[in-house]
Amino acid sequence: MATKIGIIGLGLMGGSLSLALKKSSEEYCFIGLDHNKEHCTQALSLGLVDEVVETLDEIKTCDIIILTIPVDGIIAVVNQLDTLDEKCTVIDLGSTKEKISESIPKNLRKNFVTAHPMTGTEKFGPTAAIDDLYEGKVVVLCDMEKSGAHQQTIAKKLFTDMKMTLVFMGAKEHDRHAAFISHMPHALSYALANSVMKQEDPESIVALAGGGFKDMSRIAKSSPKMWEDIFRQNKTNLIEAIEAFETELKECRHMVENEEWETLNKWMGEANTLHDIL
Ligand SMILES: NC(=O)C1=CN([C@@H]2O[C@H](COP(=O)(O)OP(=O)(O)OC[C@H]3O[C@@H](n4cnc5c(N)ncnc54)[C@H](O)[C@@H]3O)[C@@H](O)[C@H]2O)C=CC1
Ligand SMILES: O=C(O)C(=O)Cc1ccc(O)cc1
Repeated sequence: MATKIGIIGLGLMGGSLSLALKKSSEEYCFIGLDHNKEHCTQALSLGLVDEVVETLDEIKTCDIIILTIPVDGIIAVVNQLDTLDEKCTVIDLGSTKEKISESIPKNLRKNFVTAHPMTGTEKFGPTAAIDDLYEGKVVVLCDMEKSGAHQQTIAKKLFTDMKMTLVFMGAKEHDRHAAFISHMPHALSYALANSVMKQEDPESIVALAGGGFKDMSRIAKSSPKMWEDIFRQNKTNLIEAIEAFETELKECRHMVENEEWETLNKWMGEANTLHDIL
């Protein structure tokens, strides 16, 4: 019998997960739930799901439930689940992990696996879904000792079938790392975009944009709703990461103002070494 996978949130991450699993040898049936009716229609016509339902109760009959909605929504849904079959596995793919992990009611903790796939794009909604989003990428599985043995096995198999590399970490440590590698860079990209858009004639400036500017500003196109929630949940770590960046930027400014070109050159050389480990 086909494994029933319920996907709550039929956007980039939920839709791409379904497309990835459809390529595996397992037989799956995908049931979707999304509060945006247009997204439900699109998900059906794009073949991301086999059927859509309107209530959590209908999703609760699935073997596996995937939560791919903004991170505050994940916490709200987790608290509406009440009871689950002991064999049911719920996996959230939110970009933050500590607040989500802490919010799971004790009686459901074994049902849950909190995961963060370190892959995505600046696009959103069902039409953004692509079948190779997860392939060859890292997924961080957090606080796994809190998940049931059955749920751990199911989650590991699912992500392995999606051809992902599994990394295990505590949720707290994950959030600090994610602030530096993902959340602060998104804040910078939004800031970069706004700093250009607030100039007198942004269009003439942007007309000259080359690869560097396009690379650095791409993620400024990301969903404000999704990122507002992430910044809220990871506020403390994000502020720390922004402060670290501000210190470096101030140092750069100081060296330029004071024409300390040799020191500046060394500072840039230090930055080059990032690429030895990336
Ligand atoms: N976009 C990215 O690159 C990545 C996103 N994530 C995480 O994955 C999750 C989903 O992100 P995306 O798929 O990019 O977003 P998305 O905006 O493409 O899709 C989210 C979908 O959820 C629906 N939705 C929102 N709240 C809902 C609710 N309460 N009930 C039912 N449906 C609801 C929306 O209508 C939309 O269709 C977020 O938690 C995000 O932090 C994780 C890794 C990468
Ligand atoms: O588009 C990009 O380059 C990203 O960095 C996408 C992304 C967004 C959110 C995440 O939690 C993980 C990855």
